[in-house]
Amino acid sequence: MMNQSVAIVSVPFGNGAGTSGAELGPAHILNNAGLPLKLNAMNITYQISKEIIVPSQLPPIQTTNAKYLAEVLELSGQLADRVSQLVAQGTFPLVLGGDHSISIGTVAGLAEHYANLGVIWFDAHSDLNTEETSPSGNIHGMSLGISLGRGIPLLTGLRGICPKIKPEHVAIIGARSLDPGEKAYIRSLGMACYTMHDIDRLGIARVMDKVIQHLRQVTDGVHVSFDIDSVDPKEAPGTGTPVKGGLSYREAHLALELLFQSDLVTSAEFVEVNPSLDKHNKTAKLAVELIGSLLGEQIL
Ligand SMILES: NC(=[NH2+])NCCC[C@H](N)C(=O)O
Ligand SMILES: [Mn+2]
Ligand SMILES: [Mn+2]
Repeated sequence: MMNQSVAIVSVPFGNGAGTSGAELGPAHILNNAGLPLKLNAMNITYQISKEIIVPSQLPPIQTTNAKYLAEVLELSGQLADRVSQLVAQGTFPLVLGGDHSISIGTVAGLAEHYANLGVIWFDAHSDLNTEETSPSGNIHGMSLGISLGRGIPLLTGLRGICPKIKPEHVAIIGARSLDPGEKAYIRSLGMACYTMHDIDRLGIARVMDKVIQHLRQVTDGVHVSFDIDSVDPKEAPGTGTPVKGGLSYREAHLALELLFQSDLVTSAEFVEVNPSLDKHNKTAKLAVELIGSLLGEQIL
């Protein structure tokens, strides 16, 4: 992983979330919280890829319960193109959101290169809703489901690959707020979902060991999709849908340190940092530190 150059892609998109502000995330992570300084200090080679142009005021697409579908669809296509190009160039895509709906585009681009892509989904939520089960109509609560081929056909069919990922190649970590339709879906597929209950019981190290051991056997690439709301709101207050009882500061770091050591990870995205809700940039700074751990920063 670290013999690769990192390509940072800013995706200033917040329409997939119910609260605005996530669109300010990339600028804060890069400019205010100092991601380039961190990477320089770590001697990591990187390039800042051109920012994704966010669509606005497109003619609406008729839906039953999916807000900003036209915008999400357009953005996902653009982001998929970019991520696919970056993988083709041999770089490590590091996507900065933006709300979690951007994962639809990231994974679509990755799916062109990995037939058996693993996805590690750090999140307080599972983002497995459909229009039928979503309590909000916000597409950021549907993005993992869409990559699994569940939900809005315009999105699940992006790039002509559906599903993009298989349920047995997914691990959700940190869940503590699941809607009834999401719970039923997870149970019906037997999908790996390490809730906060599991993390409390087993410890994050054992959880990560299990996930790593499994994905090593069955995947040809692993994407880390890190929703900052997986971390406890005490550490990550600047996010639109905070849920108490989350990962501690050290649990989050340890999880990512172990992923670095595993040498399995081939791409990552950090999403749902909302600077409008943040306190002194705490959440954006946390994102920068966590990126450091995923890319190999060590205490000693
Ligand atoms: N990526 C997120 N933060 N998602 C929050 C989803 C919240 C809720 N489950 C919903 O569907 O609206
Ligand atoms: Mn999420
Ligand atoms: Mn979430």
